[in-house]
Amino acid sequence: MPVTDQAFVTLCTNDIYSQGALVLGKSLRNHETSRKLVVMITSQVSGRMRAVLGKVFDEVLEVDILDSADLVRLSLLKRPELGVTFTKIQCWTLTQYTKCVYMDADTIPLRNIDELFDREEFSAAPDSGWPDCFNSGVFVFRPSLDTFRRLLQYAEDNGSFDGGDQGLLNSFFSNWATADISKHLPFIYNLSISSVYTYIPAFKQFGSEAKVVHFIGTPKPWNCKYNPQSKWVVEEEALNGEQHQLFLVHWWETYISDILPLLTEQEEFDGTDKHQFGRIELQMKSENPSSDCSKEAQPDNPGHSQPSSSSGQPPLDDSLQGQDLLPSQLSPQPVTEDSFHMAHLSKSVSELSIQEAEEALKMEEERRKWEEGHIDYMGKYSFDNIQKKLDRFLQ
Ligand SMILES: O=c1ccn([C@@H]2O[C@H](COP(=O)(O)OP(=O)(O)O[C@H]3O[C@H](CO)[C@@H](O)[C@H](O)[C@H]3O)[C@@H](O)[C@H]2O)c(=O)[nH]1
Ligand SMILES: [Mn+2]
Repeated sequence: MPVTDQAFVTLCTNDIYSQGALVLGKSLRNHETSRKLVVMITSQVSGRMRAVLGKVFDEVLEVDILDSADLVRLSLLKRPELGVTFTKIQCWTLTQYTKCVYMDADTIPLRNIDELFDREEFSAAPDSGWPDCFNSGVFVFRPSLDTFRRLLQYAEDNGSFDGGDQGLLNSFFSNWATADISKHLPFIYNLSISSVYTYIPAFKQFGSEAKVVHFIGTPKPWNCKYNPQSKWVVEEEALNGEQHQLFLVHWWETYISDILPLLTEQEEFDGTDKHQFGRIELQMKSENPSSDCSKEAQPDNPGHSQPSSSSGQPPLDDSLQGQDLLPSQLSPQPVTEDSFHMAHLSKSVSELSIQEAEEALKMEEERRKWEEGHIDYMGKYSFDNIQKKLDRFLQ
């Protein structure tokens, strides 16, 4: 029986974290939750991503960004970007629901977890770094404007000891560690990925009971490159153990089978919107600069390995370079839609990252436009742009 006054709630402030929210939401659905699914977003989330989120979540709600702006404490965490997690506390404003379970966008349920709604506010699992603190990636709460106001006031008066929401919430619900054991969620409801290799025997003993995996810290699954043929996350092996790999692979398999088709479908529906793509790429470059799990990403070399065609310049098919280019000659070879889609995937599957998947979608749309004769002679394929491309090539 669907329960309409209770909901799982998550948060994404940009299109990157939205990828995680989509995998989370779809996984909750795959495990047949009977509760509503709500995602809080902020103004930075693109229109296209909002539409895709709307296919998975019952409610896509825009909220204001709340930022602790506490760079000093956040730098102790080595996560300067986490000030925006203050936005999370707006989940208390969702008073259309009587009880909710908040889950970070970097969590993934491995089975049905509706039993969490039997718990009371404020229930959470211990943080693996300091078990007398709870981790704020999964918690049970009761929406209340009064609690929200008190939290805001508390934040204003005291700040947060870690600069993020977790420090704030731990100070606010300060008797969590001692008052009521029923409010301690078992660790299997928020299995921090780092504990897999900090306490391997415990993981071997209890890991199979895991219900929610939390990709806490960096890198996040979406910053990793995935090889769907070998079912392995590229370059991750040396860093972490096989179990970590299995969870990452599970995340990626869900992303490929359940989320990529939704993104493609939306892309087809929208038609090409270069500005949206540009924005996604820009965000990928500027946000979470240190979280790429590829070894090339050094602190002084921020950003993610970008596909070569995302340089911001008009990409032209490599095979066309060196030829006399006329718009009429740029038309691609005829291919069926299916074979083209597969060709894209098989080209990118060897090392599929979200950036590359996005790029594949972009190229597919471009190609379709060419096939349909909708060629952007005034913009991308204007004489000037082609001339510039030729000049660069001939330099
Ligand atoms: O730019 C951002 C950053 C975070 N989030 C959301 O906020 C959550 C928390 O950020 P995350 O990167 O997942 O933080 P963690 O690595 O999990 O670090 C810990 O510290 C954070 C700050 O206190 C807490 O929010 C987390 O629950 C806690 O696990 C994410 O999952 C998203 O839902 C965004 O939407 N955009
Ligand atoms: Mn998290």
